Amino acid sequence: MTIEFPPVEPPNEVTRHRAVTRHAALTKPVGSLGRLEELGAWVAACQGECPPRPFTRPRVVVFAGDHGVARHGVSAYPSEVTGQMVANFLAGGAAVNVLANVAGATVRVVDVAVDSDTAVGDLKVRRSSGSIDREDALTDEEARRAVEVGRKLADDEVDGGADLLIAGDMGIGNTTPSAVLIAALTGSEPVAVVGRGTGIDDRGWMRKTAAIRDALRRARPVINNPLALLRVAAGADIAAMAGFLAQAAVRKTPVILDGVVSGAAAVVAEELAPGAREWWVAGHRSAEPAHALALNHLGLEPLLEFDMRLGEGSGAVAALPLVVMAARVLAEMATFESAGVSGRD
Ligand SMILES: O=C(O)c1ccc[n+]([C@@H]2O[C@H](COP(=O)([O-])O)[C@@H](O)[C@H]2O)c1
Ligand SMILES: Cc1cc2nc[nH]c2cc1C
Repeated sequence: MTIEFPPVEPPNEVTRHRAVTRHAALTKPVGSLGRLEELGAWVAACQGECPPRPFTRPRVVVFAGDHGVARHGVSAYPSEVTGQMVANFLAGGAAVNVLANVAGATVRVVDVAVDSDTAVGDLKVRRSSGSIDREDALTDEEARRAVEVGRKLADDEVDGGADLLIAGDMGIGNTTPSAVLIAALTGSEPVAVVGRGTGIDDRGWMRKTAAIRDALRRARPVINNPLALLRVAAGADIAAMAGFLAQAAVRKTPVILDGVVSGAAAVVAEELAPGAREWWVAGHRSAEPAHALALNHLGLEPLLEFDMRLGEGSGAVAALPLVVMAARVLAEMATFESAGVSGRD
């Protein structure tokens, strides 16, 4: 019971080296653009081109889905918000729409498991997912289908010209399965991964910790099988996001990761397609404690630490201008030679 991804090829190391060399020739003290230099070299390596091409189609795909566990008091908001927010994304009124407009990205929203009818339900796997503290999130067939939905979305977007991908999420209750997946794959305890999500109070925090504990007990026996882990403890939206992140890497397309939900999908995607993480940068570090554990596990250093905890892809989109700048510095700055500026003594 597995799902096969082709081997992931790493970003081009020779091009990364060329970018490092080029940085030393640009009109600035060596290393003075700090992590922007490293980021630019990563973009060049992903594209296999130095200087890198400017991005033409950065794309956000928001994965929407409900979670049965939300019925058990683990979120500050009711599940109806998920479907209502899908309509808000389509109308352009959500935070990610505004941030994407500013940063030059476009947004697509996909209903993978919303518990109501939406205008974007053509890829829906099921209505909501099972309450993971007491039952599996998905059947085996649904888990496969969800991963395939994400894989196909990545293919469609790359074939449609997307040259940078961001996976956003919308789903009341989804920080609970995210915390469980991260705890399962990092060997962490419930209290280390539980967070306030949308803003639960102390009683909600206790209910959420108990739900994570119960779900983790169900998930631990399957930690060596990523598809089974998605079936038991994720949800169709998170499974689709994992397929999307894995396939982006297979398609050699760079990704900016968002918060704890994309972090959870990413730790599973790395199990599905080892090496995929080299195609991802962490846009930010969310306020959810599990997110830091996920990033640490993946060896990723967040670009921003802004105490954001919205989801939707918002933190990744906030970091997008840095990625764009990193690429354009390599492409557009003058060299010491071209500008007639004296180099180091
Ligand atoms: O991205 C994050 O790190 C993040 C942290 C806290 C909450 N969220 C968003 O809030 C919703 C889940 O929170 P909750 O409390 O319902 O589990 C879901 O729609 C997420 O997009 C997202
Ligand atoms: C209003 C609202 C918007 C969101 N966007 C992502 N998660 C969300 C949760 C709520 C409650």
